Amino acid sequence: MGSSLSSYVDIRRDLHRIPELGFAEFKTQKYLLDYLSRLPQDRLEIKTWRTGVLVKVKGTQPTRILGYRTDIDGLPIHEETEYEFRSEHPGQMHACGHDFHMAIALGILTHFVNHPVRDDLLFIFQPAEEGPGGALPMLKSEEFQQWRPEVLFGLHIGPDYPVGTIATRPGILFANTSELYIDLVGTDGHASLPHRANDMVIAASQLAMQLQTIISRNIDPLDSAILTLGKVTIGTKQNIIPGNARLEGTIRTLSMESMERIKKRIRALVRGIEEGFACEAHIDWGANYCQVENEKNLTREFIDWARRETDVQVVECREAMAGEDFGYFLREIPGWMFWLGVDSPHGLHHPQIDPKEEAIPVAIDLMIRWLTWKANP
Ligand SMILES: CC(=O)N[C@@H](CCC[C@H](N)C(=O)O)C(=O)O
Repeated sequence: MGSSLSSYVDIRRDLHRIPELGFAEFKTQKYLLDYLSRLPQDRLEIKTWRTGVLVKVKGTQPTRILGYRTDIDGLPIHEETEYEFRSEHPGQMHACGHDFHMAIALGILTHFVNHPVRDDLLFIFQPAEEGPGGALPMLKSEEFQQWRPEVLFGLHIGPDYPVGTIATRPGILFANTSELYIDLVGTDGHASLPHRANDMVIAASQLAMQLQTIISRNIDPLDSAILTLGKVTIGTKQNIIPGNARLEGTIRTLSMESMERIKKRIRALVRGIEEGFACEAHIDWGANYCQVENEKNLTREFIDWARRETDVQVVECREAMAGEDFGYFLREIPGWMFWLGVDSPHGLHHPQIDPKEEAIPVAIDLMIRWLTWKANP
């Protein structure tokens, strides 16, 4: 079981069928535990943390622990692929590649159960990356701290890169993020009596436009930042003035200074809307992730090693404005993450994302070779 590389494609498909949202990954956790229970147990130590799993593969003469992390949650997206193995959970989908990430992690782990290296290896199956963020509480947990690794590695599928290519860089790879939820409360009313209502369509529309001035007018153009509103909810019927509106979005920056500045400007603009429209407003910043910052020396070592020792094409890429709570791990433990080329015509979070499964054995082979090299100094 789990011995040939193609079997990890089957595992990816099994996991693709059962996407679950953050901290509700019950079937996923069971699938992982069932898989692990069928491996030879003499080198394995397994712990659960909430809906996640921590697995130590014991080394032959360990002096340290090397870590490898995968995320395990899906997204609230209605899948629009024609896959025979498409999601069995309506409105939920592995549209960010975490099914790939898990299958790859199991492939690497299984190899080392059968071919142990000198050091201990820790495999981290982390819940809730898409939200509300599992990395920070997992990192702080007693379960994790007992097995805290000395270095930590991870990957993320990269739809824009061809199979056989990886992309990374020393320093910042992914942005700081903050979710954004703004509730506006006015007064409902009849469409024919606007003077007796307090219409939140107008207030929310004004606010949406004003928010778009922050990046262009308040942020240094050389310090990239994004404010996206992905969802606005207002009203129930065309002839009812709605007294409630909710704007939902995300902020992305490459510096914490810009993040703080954007939040300050949002507070000010929202205060202005409250004053100008005589409504009440409430801001919730939701989950915040810190930037993914690759440790420079380890990343340079990996890039040089991969170019020297493997056939994989290594691209030194620019920063991405995507977020990843892996950043919390890398803030405390040196390591890196790379984009794994999967060549999909549709990008991350798209209902028709189609990552090429040929990338799975590429990643398993690359990480086996890297960890073998690193764990047998
Ligand atoms: C790689 C990726 O797509 N990550 C997500 C995770 C960020 C979620 C965060 N809570 C937010 O929406 O702000 C992304 O959207 O970049």
